[in-house]
Amino acid sequence: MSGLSARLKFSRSGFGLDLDLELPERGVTALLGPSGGGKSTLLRLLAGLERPQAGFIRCLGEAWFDAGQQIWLPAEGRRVGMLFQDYALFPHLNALENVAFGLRGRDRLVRARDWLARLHLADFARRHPQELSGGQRQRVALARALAREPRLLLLDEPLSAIDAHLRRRLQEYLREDLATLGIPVLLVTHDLAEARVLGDQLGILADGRLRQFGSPAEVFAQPTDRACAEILGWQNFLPVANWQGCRASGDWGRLQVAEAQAGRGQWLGIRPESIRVASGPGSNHLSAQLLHSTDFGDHFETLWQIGSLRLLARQPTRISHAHTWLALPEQALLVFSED
Ligand SMILES: Nc1ncnc2c1ncn2[C@@H]1O[C@H](COP(=O)(O)OP(=O)(O)OP(=O)(O)O)[C@@H](O)[C@H]1O
Repeated sequence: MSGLSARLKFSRSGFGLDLDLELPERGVTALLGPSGGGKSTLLRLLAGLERPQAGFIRCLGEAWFDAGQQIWLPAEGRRVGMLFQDYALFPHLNALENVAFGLRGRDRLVRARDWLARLHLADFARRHPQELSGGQRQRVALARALAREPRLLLLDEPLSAIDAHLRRRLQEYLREDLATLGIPVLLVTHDLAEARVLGDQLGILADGRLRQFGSPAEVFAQPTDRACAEILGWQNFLPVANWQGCRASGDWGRLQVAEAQAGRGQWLGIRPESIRVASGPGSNHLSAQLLHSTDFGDHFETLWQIGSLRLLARQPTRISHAHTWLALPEQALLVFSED
């Protein structure tokens, strides 16, 4: 059985969303995309807070929406769990009361306590949100979402308000918590590392369209176009003025690309970590001038000028010479079209 299956067409004040989405019955699908691309709109449509003009939504065998059959299940009937960046905990309730809030039945406090225990928060049940760390608050909010036994879990940048150091740890915790769930999970994030750590699948949403979808390894290795590549952290794009077989050229020089890539577009892309400093001229070496170098402790980030082009590179050691050669290996160059 598929977890969530949806076809959605929605438009509002000049913005249109039009996509098909399949989420497996378990596991996390991470969604990346530029600001205004439609990520929050998609979550609101799935949660039943907005109504699509056409299409359908089916979750774990239940029809939530079907324009053809005039089915519309409102938000309160869908059992969608949501976790947002501010966690929206009630400050006047303690952790246990926050989790129990909105639960029905005589055993509501027992179930709430169970969820706190599952998320290793049993000792914090009586604390109010302001007496908890950022990570503990996040887990209370997750416990609250899960206590309602949702059939779909939506996470909207759940860690973006937390500082970078703690975020890495919380990503690991969250990964463990989510791995035990038997429901589809959709995670919206701007953080590439988070998408990689938490996502079993990865989608790119831009202009209301799902531009790319697949395993994180596939999507990161082979962005479909320049816009997707930029979202995935590719920072260097060399404009190609001319193609001759596998050779691309521009005012920056000439580079050889893999045969399968040749002529497929007007941009050569390369990741900063794929560029090496070379000792002299050679095949796929470009003469470059160092503009700036930043020490990050465990690596150096360097900015280079080549013709009218600027390239960002990453090296393990400090570069001491202002003029040098940069090697852009053939296998690290991908060719991109505009879209
Ligand atoms: N309530 C609203 N009324 C009208 N237009 C809206 C409303 N909410 C969002 N939009 C528009 O819909 C489009 C998609 O917005 P959405 O919030 O879904 O993007 P997003 O990908 O979540 O962006 P971000 O990453 O900045 O949160 C944008 O053009 C936005 O201006």
